[in-house]
Amino acid sequence: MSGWFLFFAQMLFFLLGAWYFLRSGSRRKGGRDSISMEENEREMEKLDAMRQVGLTEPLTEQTRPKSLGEIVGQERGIRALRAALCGPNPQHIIIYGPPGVGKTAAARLVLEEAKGRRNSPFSINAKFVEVDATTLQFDERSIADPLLGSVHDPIYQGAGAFGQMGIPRPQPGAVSEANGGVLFIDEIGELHPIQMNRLLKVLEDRVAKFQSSYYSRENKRIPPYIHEIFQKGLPADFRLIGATTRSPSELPAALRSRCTEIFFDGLRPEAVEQIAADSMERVGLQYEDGLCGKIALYAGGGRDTVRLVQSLASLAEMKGRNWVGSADLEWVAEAGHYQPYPRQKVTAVPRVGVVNGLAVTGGMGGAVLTVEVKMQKSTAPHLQVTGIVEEEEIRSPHGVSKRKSNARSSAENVLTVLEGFGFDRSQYAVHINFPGGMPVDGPSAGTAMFLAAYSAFTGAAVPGDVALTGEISLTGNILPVGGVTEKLQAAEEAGVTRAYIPKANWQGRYERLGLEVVSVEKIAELLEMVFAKKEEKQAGMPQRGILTAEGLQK
Ligand SMILES: Nc1ncnc2c1ncn2[C@@H]1O[C@H](COP(=O)(O)OP(=O)(O)OP(=O)(O)O)[C@@H](O)[C@H]1O
Repeated sequence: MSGWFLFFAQMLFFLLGAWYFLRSGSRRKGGRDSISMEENEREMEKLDAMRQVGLTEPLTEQTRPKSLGEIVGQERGIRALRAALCGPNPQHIIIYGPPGVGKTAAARLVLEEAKGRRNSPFSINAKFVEVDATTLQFDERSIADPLLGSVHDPIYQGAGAFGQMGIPRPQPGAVSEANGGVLFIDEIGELHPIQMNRLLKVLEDRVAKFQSSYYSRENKRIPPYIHEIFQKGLPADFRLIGATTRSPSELPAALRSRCTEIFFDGLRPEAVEQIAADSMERVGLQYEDGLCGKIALYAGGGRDTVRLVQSLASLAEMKGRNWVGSADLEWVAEAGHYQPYPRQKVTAVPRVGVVNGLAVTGGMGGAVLTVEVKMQKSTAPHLQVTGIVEEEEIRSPHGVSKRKSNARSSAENVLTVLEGFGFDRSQYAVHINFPGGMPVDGPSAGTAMFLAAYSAFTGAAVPGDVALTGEISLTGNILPVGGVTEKLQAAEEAGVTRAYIPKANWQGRYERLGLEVVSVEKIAELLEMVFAKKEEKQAGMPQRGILTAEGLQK
């Protein structure tokens, strides 16, 4: 009895389903199609009307560099980009650098240059496809993937023809759109790890592959072109240019090993001044003498500069004139809460217990980091470390991670090494301070902390225009650290005349910098160099003793 009941119930459901399917089909064939044509026309009219309306081109567009010569202060990076992209075998590239310094503009223009070359594989129609990893949609099931492409399965296609016929439709992503050209991924370091791995596979295969449980080779209703896409993939033969404000160590090794790495510098005040002058000229704005130099006080990158000039141009427009002066800049800076951009400067004055260290800050820039050490004989010996950011929060679209500073344990190491130079920590209260609240990565500040501690202990003053970076081992060796190029650039900008770096970090190109770069391997060697230099400078002054591992030497 219950078997019959089940049979009738199933039949009833089947008939109801068939009725609904036929009814929706006939609706589409009949009136529904004609309504959608009218709807289509109405929507097209609306779209056309929207296209007729447009505001003036923003200044950021008007001032976008039109040739490589218009990109200021990045000659080194542009030369490297040309070498990597303009030959017969263009490379995949990662461009590192702070935000708004011309990475995207340069990449776009270098492709244009490559296209014009006889031996370049880029045709004149090669595309520059730009995506931003921070806004790329991603879901693990690949239902929608604008980067790599996705498959619209019938279940998601509703009542469309492909949906009804049960045909899965591959949707090309940016990797296929860029076929034959350049795929530029801004903030490539923010890509989801799964997306990154899939991208690496596409780079290797040079095709984007698609999968769907709805696909069958035997399905005759699937058109041949879709069969071909599922079986052979969609061409995705492009050169990747990834740009990032992160440091190399934060990017996956698998990506880095496939790419040529190029570094764009932070912009110097002279470059910012030049960008401000060029932007003023392009928008036809006259300006008071010296105004561009003042703009450089408030802007650190090209984009900031252009934004400031845009505000000045709007203000002049409002006031019915075509020139701007200092008062206008002050008004814009106040209204926009612009703060003077911190530009560090060192002086040559020797100091006891104070040393310039070198650090890498967020956004790939370097910075001069002051280390101060005070020592006092005490019956309650202790070590106090202040001014460090104990824990740094690193946010990315995939979550928040925390990086703990190990400056305190590095300070312990420093005192242990200093003991080899006659220091008895059971008799001293030691205070190490890092003014400025910069995140301090302890190990690379090791040599700077050591020199400041040594100076505080012996009373030997350290020249104010030297700076140093390096980790120290308990045996007094100076070990390599990261970000040396950025650190040296910051040192040069701050007026440092001599920088000590670990021997293992030495590169020949440091000889061409505007400061003397000295490589050192051992702490004792460093002490000799720092204090001998001082004595050279103070010729005729009574010589100071230098403490060595063996004792005090005259
Ligand atoms: N070095 C420069 N020389 C001239 N103009 C520049 C320079 N850097 C930036 N600009 C101006 O700023 C705009 C934005 O620069 P661009 O997008 O190339 O920077 P970016 O380094 O790619 O920044 P982000 O990392 O934030 O994407 C440019 O269109 C240009 O107007």
